[in-house]
Amino acid sequence: MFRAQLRRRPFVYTQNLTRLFRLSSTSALGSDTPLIRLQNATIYKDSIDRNNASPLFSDLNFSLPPAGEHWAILSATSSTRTDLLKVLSGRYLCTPPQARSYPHLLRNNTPHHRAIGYIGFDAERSGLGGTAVKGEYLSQRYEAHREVTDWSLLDYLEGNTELNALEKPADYLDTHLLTNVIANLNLDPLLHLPVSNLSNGQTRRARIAKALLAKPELLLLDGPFMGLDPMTTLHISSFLQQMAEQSNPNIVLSLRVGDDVPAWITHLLVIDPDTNTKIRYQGTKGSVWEGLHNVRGGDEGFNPSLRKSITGISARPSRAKTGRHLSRDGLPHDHLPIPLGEPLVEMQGVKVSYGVDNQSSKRTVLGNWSESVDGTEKEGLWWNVRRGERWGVFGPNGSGKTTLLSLITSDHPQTYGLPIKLFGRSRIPSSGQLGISIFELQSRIGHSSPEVHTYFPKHLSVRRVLESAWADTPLSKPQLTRQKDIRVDTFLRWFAPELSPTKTSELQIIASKLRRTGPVHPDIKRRLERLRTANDDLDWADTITFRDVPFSSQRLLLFLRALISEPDLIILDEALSGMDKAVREKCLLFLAHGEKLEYKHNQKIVNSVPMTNNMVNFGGIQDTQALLTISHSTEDIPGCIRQWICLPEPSEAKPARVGELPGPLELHRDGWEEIWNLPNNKPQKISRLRSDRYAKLDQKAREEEDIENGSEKEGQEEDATDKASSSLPSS
Ligand SMILES: Nc1ncnc2c1ncn2[C@@H]1O[C@H](COP(=O)(O)OP(=O)(O)OP(=O)(O)O)[C@@H](O)[C@H]1O
Repeated sequence: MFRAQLRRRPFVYTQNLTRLFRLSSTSALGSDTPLIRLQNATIYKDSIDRNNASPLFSDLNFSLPPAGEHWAILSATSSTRTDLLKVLSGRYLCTPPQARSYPHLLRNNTPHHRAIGYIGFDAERSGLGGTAVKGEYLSQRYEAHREVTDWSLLDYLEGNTELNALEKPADYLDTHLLTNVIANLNLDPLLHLPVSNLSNGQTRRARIAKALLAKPELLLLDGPFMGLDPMTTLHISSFLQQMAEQSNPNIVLSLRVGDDVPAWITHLLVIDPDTNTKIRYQGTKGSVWEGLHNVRGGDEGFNPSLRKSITGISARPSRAKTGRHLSRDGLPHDHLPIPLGEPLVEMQGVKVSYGVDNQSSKRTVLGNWSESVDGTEKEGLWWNVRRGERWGVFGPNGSGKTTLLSLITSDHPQTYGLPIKLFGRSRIPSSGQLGISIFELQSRIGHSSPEVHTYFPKHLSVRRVLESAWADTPLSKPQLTRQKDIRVDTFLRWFAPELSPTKTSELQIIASKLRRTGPVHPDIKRRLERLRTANDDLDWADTITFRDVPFSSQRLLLFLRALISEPDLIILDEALSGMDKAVREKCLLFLAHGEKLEYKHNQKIVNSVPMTNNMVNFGGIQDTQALLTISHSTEDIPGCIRQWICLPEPSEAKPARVGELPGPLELHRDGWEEIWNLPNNKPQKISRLRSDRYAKLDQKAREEEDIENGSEKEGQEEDATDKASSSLPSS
């Protein structure tokens, strides 16, 4: 039956333009009036681009019928996905103009900007469009004080967000639909909260609800599941499925390559990772899978990740000659314990409540439980973080993870009054002991989060962003030394391909020369030594500002800023979300090993040029540091995470659960089910997002591949990974 379906709908490898055109002109599945039609379209960002720059997309051919097909767009870079969705919504310049048309809307006389809704989630937690006031500074979110413009969620959904009393909410509000979306997106308990207080996941649900209330014909959702917990993802996916199946509205999703494609998605459009301007595959999910199966491997991990998107089965971890599996950040299957030092964070009965003056509106969002501490039942959260520990902080959306971290960074006003010690001291002075100052805290904590991103001054140069790790505030003068300057240069060089417009630095030039000349070359060491005194290859870092670089690179800069000063405590709160896959993987490898290891072209991990020349300036996270990470995506979780804490829903009144992983989560898959306390059959339910059919087919294909490749494969796996793994740290 699967094959019959494949025959009905031909697989398209879009380099074959003739076949592509045939598909796009017939793919309306019986409908001669597609919702969107792109025929040999070339897209420029604006009219200036047209004269000077290369196009955003060229030779685009795509046709979306008004019903019956549910599409997901996948690409390696987030900006490409966003751009393509914007092209579908009518943005950017299309040449020739008639190459982009909306025949179905034209027939119904609906302007496309009204009929097509777009929601992007890049600016995570930055509020709900222009209607929400998020505040001027980070801690404002946690304050009890409410401004007149702090609209409630209900106001926001009803469109009641005008200060002018004569302005009325939109009269097209469909109250039946309002009730429906509130119930299905589980927004009931939040309706009277100011929108600025909503958590990341709650904000996402609110934005989807708002977009549905505008009753578009087509809703474009850019990365809708990013930052959602596994159960909420499942819930929202099935709600979107219901809407999409009734074409009320039609839905097109964008996803990262490697994300699970929901089972109800019928068609995929995959952007070519080499050019980022053309479509590589498009067609039914089955036809794309079949095409990938024929290609096999290659593409530096792109195709295996795409296979994972369709099947839900991860690419095999790399295997060293010794038979040891390594995580993608080069860590072995089992870890040797890191010697633990003194507690850096001590929480002894922490409970965060709002509205305490009024019992009826009192809301406890963290620590609403009692737990056994040394055999005695005690109220609130009891939790320590010691030097050497690597914690993953998990829990459903709204369970208080960001609140917990804001108590540590002291962005939360209640930090002062709660039983919390940071680096052995309270925030306020106690008998015989000074309180810890905010400046000391900032110098000892490296913090990256979507909130830090939102409030970070955008006019700082790329270099100043990194240097600000040694300043009291991002805008004050950093305390620099020669050593710190060299560290900044090291970081900039390592990530020049991701940050600089020329995409190169002296280090890349040396590395490529080394590839041509072989590892032992007398010139290499001399050139590497020169890099300690000269940084003329890094001029770009003084002129490009934070604002100038793409979203993924901004996230990267804040991640690097959190590491660069080697603080006692690193906090990565969704720090890698929104990063492109290749950048994210490079960051994870850098966190674990600094500039000791790097990815070779075929994604194998090898010793780096500085490592082979004994000139490593930054060797990754140290045993004396502690790490706290929040993420809902397994792909973003560093392999070094060992300890985990999972917070309950505030309404559950159950204590937080804690546990330990024997090694990288990637190599201990059942760890994820344990963290989320999923009963044995739940993983299958979660895989409703994926498709069991493709999983089975993929399994079979892998077995065939193994038989075909036989011993040849074993030989291929003997690689520099072995050399690298012999130099890996113990965890
Ligand atoms: N000032 C406030 N008044 C009342 N409730 C608040 C306030 N600030 C935050 N909350 C609530 O506290 C809860 C915890 O929010 P928090 O952002 O810590 O959750 P989270 O676990 O990080 O969620 P997510 O995974 O969605 O980011 C949420 O339900 C949020 O609505």
